Amino acid sequence: RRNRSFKHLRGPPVPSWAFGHEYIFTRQQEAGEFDFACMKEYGTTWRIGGLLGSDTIMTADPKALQHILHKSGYNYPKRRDNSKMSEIFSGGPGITSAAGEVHQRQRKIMNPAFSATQLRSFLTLFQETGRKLCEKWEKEVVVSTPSKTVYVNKWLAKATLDIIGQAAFDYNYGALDERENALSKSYSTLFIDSSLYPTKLKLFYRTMWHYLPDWVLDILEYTPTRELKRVRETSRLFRQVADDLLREKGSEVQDRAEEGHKDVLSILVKANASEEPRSRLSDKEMKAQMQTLTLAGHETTASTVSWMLLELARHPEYQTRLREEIRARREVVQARGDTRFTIDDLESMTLLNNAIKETLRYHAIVFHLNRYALKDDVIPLQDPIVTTTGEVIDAIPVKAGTWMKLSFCGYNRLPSVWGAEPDVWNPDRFFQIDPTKQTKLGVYANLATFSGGVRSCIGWRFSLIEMQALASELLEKFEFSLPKDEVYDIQRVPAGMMVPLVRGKWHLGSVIPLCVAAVP
Ligand code: HEM
Repeated sequence: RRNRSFKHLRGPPVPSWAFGHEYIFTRQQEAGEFDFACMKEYGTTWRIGGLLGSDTIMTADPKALQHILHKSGYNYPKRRDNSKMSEIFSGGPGITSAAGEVHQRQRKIMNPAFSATQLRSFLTLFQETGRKLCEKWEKEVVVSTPSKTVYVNKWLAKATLDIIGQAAFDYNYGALDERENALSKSYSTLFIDSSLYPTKLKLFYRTMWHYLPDWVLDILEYTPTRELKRVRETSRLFRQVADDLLREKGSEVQDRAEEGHKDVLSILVKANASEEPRSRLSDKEMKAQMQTLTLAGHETTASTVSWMLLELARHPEYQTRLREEIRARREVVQARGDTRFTIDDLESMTLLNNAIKETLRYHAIVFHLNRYALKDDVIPLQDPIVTTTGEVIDAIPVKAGTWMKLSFCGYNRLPSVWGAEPDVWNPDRFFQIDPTKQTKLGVYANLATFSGGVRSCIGWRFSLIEMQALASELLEKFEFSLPKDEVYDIQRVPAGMMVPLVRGKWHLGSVIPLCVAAVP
């Protein structure tokens, strides 16, 4: 009954009454190919099949996304099956699984750790880690075997894990130092092992969680499937790290918290000790935030920088221009007697920032989000669509309970927003875009990639400065090109997030192989 309000939306034929299109999404050869095909056929909003004959609205429309993410507060929550999975990935009830007022409380506690002033203090750490990675490559890669093929994302994941450990918890994972670390090993294949190509039965079972009460979900969390066991094992490893850390640094952090320090650990410990319910975090919540930040805060950034290096290898002329920009800025820095770029230097490098924006646009790591309507509502559209009866509509009435799939990858490819040839990686498009003429969406450059509104990415600014710092260090010293020994066809597979795999060489794991050579 709840679907009747949008039965007249056009959409692709539903392949299965039981699974709708849910199964197809997980089997895409390239994450987002389904969305791009639907957008060509039906416009920016269309209807797809959900489980058991139900329907889902799928949209990439700027105004619809703005309405759902920004204007509706908590009225379009995450689906319960998704938030339960987030809870399992976080090892407890953290910010990614919390809803409504609980989320609001947790977010308010954590926000000060991500203020612009707090983040500025991490720049040196980002740059030091970038330099350490350069030294590693100089010694172990370039000198021993010039122009060797390197799995750049593996190295960057080590660098970003070290960064989040130190920035958030003053903890050294020693990943770049090759310290044997079960946790970092466990993270490196977590999404592929747990989320790539689920069987129909497992997909059905997990999606049905949306309809089950919390107490049942709390039991089902311990189902002994291979995937859930894999995620629980990573949580167990993280809990050991968190317990050691709190034991070793507990009293020191307590003092720092009392002195009003705003680093993540001090903020969490202070909230844990708070007597006031509105500013308190339970033990479970505190540890879940630590695990969430570690997971959400390293692979995402490492992966985006790696996609950018791949695109620069595919576009050598842009890479050369970008390197010239970095070198020119280095001369300015040296002339004023400094040794490092400041935040303003990094912000002033237009070609660098355009390349980051374009990579976030083109290779959105979180390419879809599932939400559902808590109340009856009317969703406005920027791009009117034609219904099955030939009517042109610019708003869709929805009933409470309706499922929505937000196509971030689709929105990021709209020609009406991003100009001509949106399927081409071209950072220079940002010279032509006037952001004031676009519908305001998301937290950065009107991109959907960090989501938007009350549940937008809390770490977007952290990630941006980290990407600027790492990319400027690496590109100044190294040239990136496509491997010459063999062709690696990189697939963007849907494994919860969008993950790189080499077509026909999945045994290599999630890798982006590039040829890395010292800049002459
Ligand atoms: C390129 C890098 C990144 C991308 C593309 C990205 C993307 C996203 C997206 C799309 C969401 C919304 C997810 C949802 O609603 O289910 C999100 C949430 C989140 N991100 Fe990021 N993220 C990145 C980096 C980071 C970093 C570096 C951190 C931490 C330092 C971080 C921490 C978080 C947290 C804690 C949330 C949950 C926020 C909430 O629910 O209130 N992310 N991110």
